[in-house]
Amino acid sequence: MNIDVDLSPITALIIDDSRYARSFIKTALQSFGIKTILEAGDGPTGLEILGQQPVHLVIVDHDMAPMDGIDFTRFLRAGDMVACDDVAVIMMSAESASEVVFQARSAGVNEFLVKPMSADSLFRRIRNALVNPKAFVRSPGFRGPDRRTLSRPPPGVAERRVAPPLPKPLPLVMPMGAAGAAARPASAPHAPVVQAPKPVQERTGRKKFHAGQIIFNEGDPGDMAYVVESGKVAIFKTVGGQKVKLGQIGTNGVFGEMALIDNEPRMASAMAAEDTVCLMIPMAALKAQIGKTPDLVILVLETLLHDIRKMGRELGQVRATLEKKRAGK
Ligand SMILES: Nc1ncnc2c1ncn2[C@@H]1O[C@@H]2COP(=O)(O)O[C@H]2[C@H]1O
Repeated sequence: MNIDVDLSPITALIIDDSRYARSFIKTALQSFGIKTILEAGDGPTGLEILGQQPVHLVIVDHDMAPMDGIDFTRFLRAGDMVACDDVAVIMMSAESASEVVFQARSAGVNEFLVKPMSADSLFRRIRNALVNPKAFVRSPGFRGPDRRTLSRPPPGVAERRVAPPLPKPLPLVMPMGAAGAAARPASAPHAPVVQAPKPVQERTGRKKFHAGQIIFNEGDPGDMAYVVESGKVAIFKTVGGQKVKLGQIGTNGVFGEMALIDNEPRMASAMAAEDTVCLMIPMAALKAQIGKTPDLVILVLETLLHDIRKMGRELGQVRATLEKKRAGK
């Protein structure tokens, strides 16, 4: 077995009513490098633990009473346990009947394993759930991995409406020596690449804006920076009641970053010039990166922003005057 991911930062929770099964799984998880392993003898205790501390991986038995693994997963994914709803769930069962697997998937498990299982198959399921996580669905009554598996229409159905694919979440861990190698800290060149889970307020998201829709207004407090994925965004100021365009942001361009860096209000308004999709970077994510930046660089940035704001005001005035002259006012 090739353990090619560093699982040491992961917290795992084993829920099984058999002490022997827990002990076997715990030994296997330890051999995969997982250091923090919690145990529960039943589903309700497992839910209580999940409500109290961050857990990244749950290994739950299907065959338990009074709450079996499927009821446990349904409860977890019902949307009330927001703090831990993105936890990966691997279910083990002595039953391999397709209804059980179907029920487990519908309840929101990430992976299903038939007992008796080998340490190797357990590792492969864990690796898949953490390195290659499924897209995440947040809907009323369900928060969990995307349950859609079929893109073909069911028999007898001519056409099936297929929703667009959901964005995939970032992997919780990356294989050692994978593409993210550059992210390794220089102080520990042989340390595995670890993608620590991001707090909710630091997670990026995507939003679609229709042509003409205002994204934010001049003077608003800044909460997000934006990267244009497709479309165009117009940046404008209002000078003496007149709308004056400062610039236009196209694909891969960034805007709305200034207010986040120097905590000043938005210096201009942003409007989708056509149907536009933006990646949104929350303030906390940007601040987390800025926190690693040397003070001198911050000072230089703040000075630059101060000058850009001043230039923006002056540019706005000049363009407003020019527009008035052109209109013969
Ligand atoms: N001249 C300009 N051209 C294009 N974009 C600009 C210009 N000046 C400022 N911006 C962007 O407009 C944004 C308005 O919100 P912020 O002040 O947060 O950050 C600002 C910059 O990202």
